[in-house]
Order: sequence, then structure tokens, then C-alpha cells
Amino acid sequence: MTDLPGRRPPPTPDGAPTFRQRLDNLRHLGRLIQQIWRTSPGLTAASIGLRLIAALQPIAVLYAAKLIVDEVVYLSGVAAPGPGVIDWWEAGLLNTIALYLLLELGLVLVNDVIGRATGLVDSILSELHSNQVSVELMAHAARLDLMHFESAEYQDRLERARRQAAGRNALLSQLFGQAQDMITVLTLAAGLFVYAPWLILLLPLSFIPSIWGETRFNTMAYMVSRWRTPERRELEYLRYIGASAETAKEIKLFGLGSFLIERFRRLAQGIFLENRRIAILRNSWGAVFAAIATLAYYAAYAFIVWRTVTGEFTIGDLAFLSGSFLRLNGLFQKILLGFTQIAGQSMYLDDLFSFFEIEPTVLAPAQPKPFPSPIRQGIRFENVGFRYPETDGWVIRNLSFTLAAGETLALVGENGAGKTTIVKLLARLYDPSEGRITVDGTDLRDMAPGDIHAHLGVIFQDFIRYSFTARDNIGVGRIEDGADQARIDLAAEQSLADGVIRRLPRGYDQQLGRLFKQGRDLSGGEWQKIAIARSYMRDAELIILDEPTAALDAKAEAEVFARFKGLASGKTAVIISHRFSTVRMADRILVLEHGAILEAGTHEELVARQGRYAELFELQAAGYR
Ligand SMILES: Nc1ncnc2c1ncn2[C@@H]1O[C@H](COP(=O)(O)OP(=O)(O)OP(=O)(O)O)[C@@H](O)[C@H]1O
Repeated sequence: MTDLPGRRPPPTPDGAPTFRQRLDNLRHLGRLIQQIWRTSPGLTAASIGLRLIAALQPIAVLYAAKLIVDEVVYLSGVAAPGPGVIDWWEAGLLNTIALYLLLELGLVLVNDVIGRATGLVDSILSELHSNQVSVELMAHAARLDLMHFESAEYQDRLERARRQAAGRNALLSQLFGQAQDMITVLTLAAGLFVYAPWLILLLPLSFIPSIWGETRFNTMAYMVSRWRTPERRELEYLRYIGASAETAKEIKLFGLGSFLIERFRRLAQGIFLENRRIAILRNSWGAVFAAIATLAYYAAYAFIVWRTVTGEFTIGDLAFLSGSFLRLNGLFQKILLGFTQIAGQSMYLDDLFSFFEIEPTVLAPAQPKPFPSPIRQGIRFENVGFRYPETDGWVIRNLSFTLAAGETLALVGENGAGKTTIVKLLARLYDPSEGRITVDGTDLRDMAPGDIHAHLGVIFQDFIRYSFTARDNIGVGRIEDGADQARIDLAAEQSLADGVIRRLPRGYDQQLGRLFKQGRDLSGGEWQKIAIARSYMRDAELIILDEPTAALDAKAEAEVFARFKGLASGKTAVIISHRFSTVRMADRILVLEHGAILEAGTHEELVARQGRYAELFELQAAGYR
């Protein structure tokens, strides 16, 4: 079985990441900070600078409070110079305490301003960062192969990464806040250390149980969220088919509403129960661990009170120490929890950054050869074999044929015969597993995928119905000329889309699809004409139409093909169709079965041969008689 490239081994047999992997995940924090910096160096520097100032504020306020208390104690022992404040003021006794009060007021006011400024900077930075990550994610996804999008595993990874792009905003403030708290702790601890060094040791000891608990529950929550990615995607999917314009018709007619709701409910309930179990465990243990920390705080407090009673500490010292200790206690708890949370979040960051590590496999060689323009000889499949990643069976095997320059080739065959797969190989959306495909003798693998795509006009049977204007729906066929009205007009005329557009109330400016306000939906055949116009936007060397006329009525089909023949004259073209009225117009027809060629020839030759083609043709013709 072919494996998916870039797949990582599962973390451990039971699925939980090892200690080393968790440590490894912390690396991502560096990457995150770089990404934040890239988003806006100015705002990042502002956020860090403001936090640095804010970090020093608590010790300054506590120390001012200590000075005030000691001054009050001193003043309460001084003989009163008179009954009123004025008497005290005139005697010059209040100068010092007034200064201290002003100092503390100033500190508190500045802190408030800094707090708000930090909040503002962080919220702007978060939004910018989240946009930046989304843009990087889209840019990276655009580089990946079709294979990645056709694989459930990669879709899970993309979904996890997408969740992280929006979900990690809080991490930014948390990370910077953590640094701020650590500086505050250092300053407070230094103050405390001067008075009672061993108290500092008591603090971390009281938090070890908390750290253990948090790390454990974080890992549990992450693992559940990871295991549940496929189910979450299924939930999204159910939500989508249960309530969307595309699906409403069928869901209503088949009466699938309650079926979908029941399925959604069952899935959601499973996830809910698991999350609830972890939340209950986390909070129960959290309460126990918090009680241990509180006990430690009161033990220390009792000690300081005792030292004050015995006269070793002043009342101001008591205020300072108990204040410091209380804040330290709170901060330690916050920092330790912060660390475990950040470590937890960094597991999720792995989801984001590991997506960026997925590399495309259909690559341009170092020195790509140009796609021949025009094609002079033709395209050759030489013993081509192909199987999709993660599957065992060959979809195509030992396939050899030539598509001569200027020839229109039709591929026919039953469902699953491999027709669309041949087109994917021809467009180098996949590389063959065996053999090679050449254009004028040059292997497709020696050309850059982008260059190949620029020379192709391809419309797949599941083409996109863009919820854009009619103009953009055609213009996207050649985005660099997306505003070239003359070109769009010509493409629309060649594909018969011009008639569709003339009937739209706003013409080319008409919003199509039902997704947005004033959007106008088209019939299947009308959409198809618009899609064909898209492929005509290019001066394509090779035109590939996969079921181009499936939704067209008989008259439109005949007309589209008459134009196609005119347009494709001199151009190489491949058409896939189940309609023999379409197929018979091709210069040559390949009949495929199980990824191999069963018969080849013109319509007349194949009918005369009385083989599979003739049989299928008869079947269809009989249906019309
Ligand atoms: N992304 C994929 N991963 C795995 N198998 C795939 C993938 N795409 C197609 N297949 C399988 O490859 C085989 C050929 O599919 P393909 O789409 O080429 O058939 P087709 O001839 O175009 O069929 P149809 O006439 O129904 O459009 C099928 O058996 C299909 O199940």
C-alpha cells in the first residue's frame, strides 16, 4: 500500500505524546513569537515594553503602602500640634505622608493607563496575527497537491490547523502576560527574600500538585480533541447538509431532517460526555490542589504575624510582607498554571505548524523545461500505471497511447474506468506511479506544474459554481485577464454563455449562486456554459473537457460542440463523455475498461468492429428510438 508522504508516526501506542514530544512542542512557541513579530514588529515591541513597565508596578505600590503604614504608626506617636489638619500641615508633619500618598496614587493611575493600552495593543495585534495565520494557511494550502485534498487524513490536519488559526489568539496575551508576571515575581521575591528567605521555598512546594494535575488534564483534553477531529468534521458536514441551499431540495424530499438531527445529536453527545468527564476531573482536583496552596499561604502569614508581634517586623513590614506574599501566592499559581496551559496550547500549535511542514510532492524540477507551445508532435502515455495514495489497487496499468497534435480524442468507458484519473495525470495534478507521459518527447515531470496548468484549459465534471458575478465566474479562467471584457465576451460567445448572461437582470454584474444577497441561481446547463467559457479564456494548447455537456440539452450540446470543433481546430483536445452524440464527433475514441484500453478508433471504425463500443452505442441509441 502506498503511504502518504510526510505522515508522522503516531505519538505512542496509547496515542498520548511522550514527554520529549511535549518538550519538542515548546519549540513552536519560538515560531509563534516570530510569526507575531512578522505580523507587526512595532505593536509587538509596544506590547512587550508596556508589560515591562507594568511588571514593576506591584512591588512599587506595596513598598509605597509600607512607607505609608510606617509613617502613620510614627505620626500616631507624635504629640498633636493642634486639633485640625491645618495645624498638622503648618507644623510640616504631613509632608512625608502626603508625598507617599501621591506616589501611590500616581503608580495606580499609571498602571491603569498601561493596563488599558496593553489590552488595546494586544487585541489589535491578535486580530492582525489571526489574519496573518489565515493568509499563510491559505498560501500554504495553495501549494499542496490535489492528493492532499483528496485524503481524509490531510483534511483532518487542515481542519485542525484551521481551528488553530482562529483559536490561538488568547495565547499571545498569555505568553506576554506570563513574561510580565515572571518579572513581577522576581521583584516581589527579591523583596521577600530580604526579610524571610525560607518563605520563598514554601511557595513552589505548595504548587507541585497543581502543576501535575494541570499537565495531565491538558494532555487528556488535547488527546480527546485530536481523536475527535474526524467526528468534528462529520458534525460540521452534518450541520452543512442539514441547512444549506445546495442540499435543501434533496433533504426535504427524502425527509432526512430528523435523520440528520439524530445523527448529529448522537455524535455531539459522545464528544460532550468525554469533555464533561475531563472538566469534572480537572475542577475537582483543581479545588483540592488550590486548598493546599491556600494552607501554605496561611502558614506563612501566621509566621509573619508572629514576628511582628515579637517586634522583629514593623507594622509597615507586616503590610508589605503579607501583601507581597499574597500577590506572590497568586502570581505563582498563575504562572505555573500559565506554564502548563502554554505547554498545553503548544500541543495545539503543533497542529498548526505541522500543517506548514507538509510539502507538495508534485514539484517543479530545478531546471524546468518549457511546455511546448504550440504542441508539434503530441502527447504520449508510455506504459503508464497509477494508484492513488493509501490504496492497494491499480486504477490504471500499462496504459500507452498517443494523442497527436491537433487531434480531438474522446475517452469513453463505464463509471470508474479511470477517465478522470487520466485527465488528472495529464494535468500533472498527480504523477504516474509507473511509466511516463511526454509532450513532444519531454516528460511532464521535467516541467513546472504551474507552466503546464497555464497551457491547459480544463473543466472537470464537478467544476466550481463560484458565488461571484457572472464576469468573475468567467474571468477566473485567466485571472491575469480577469478584467479584459473583450476576452470575456469572446469566451462567453464561444461557449454560448453569452445568451445566459443576456438574460440576467444585471448582465455581467449579476451575482450568481444563492449564497449572497441578490444572487441568482442558474440551471445546470447554464452553469456548464459559464464553466466552459472559463476554459476558453485561455489560449490553451490542450483543452480538456470532462463531461462538458452532461447538463446541456440536445440543441445546446450540438451547438456547443460545433463551436468547440471550430475553436479546437488545430488544438489538441480531450473529451470525456457518456453521450455518444458528443463522442462521435471526436477524431479518435479510446474505450477504457479497468484503466486499460479495450478498443480504439473512429466512431465508424468502432461501430464496424461490433465490439464493446458498438454494444454501448446500440444501447444508447435504442433508448432514443
Ligand atoms: N482520490 C482518489 N483516491 C482513491 N481512489 C480514487 C480517487 N479518485 C478516484 N478513485 C478511484 O479510481 C477509479 C477511477 O476513477 P475515475 O474518477 O478516474 O473514473 P471515471 O472513469 O472518470 O468515472 P466516471 O465515469 O464515473 O466519472 C475509481 O474506482 C475510483 O474509485
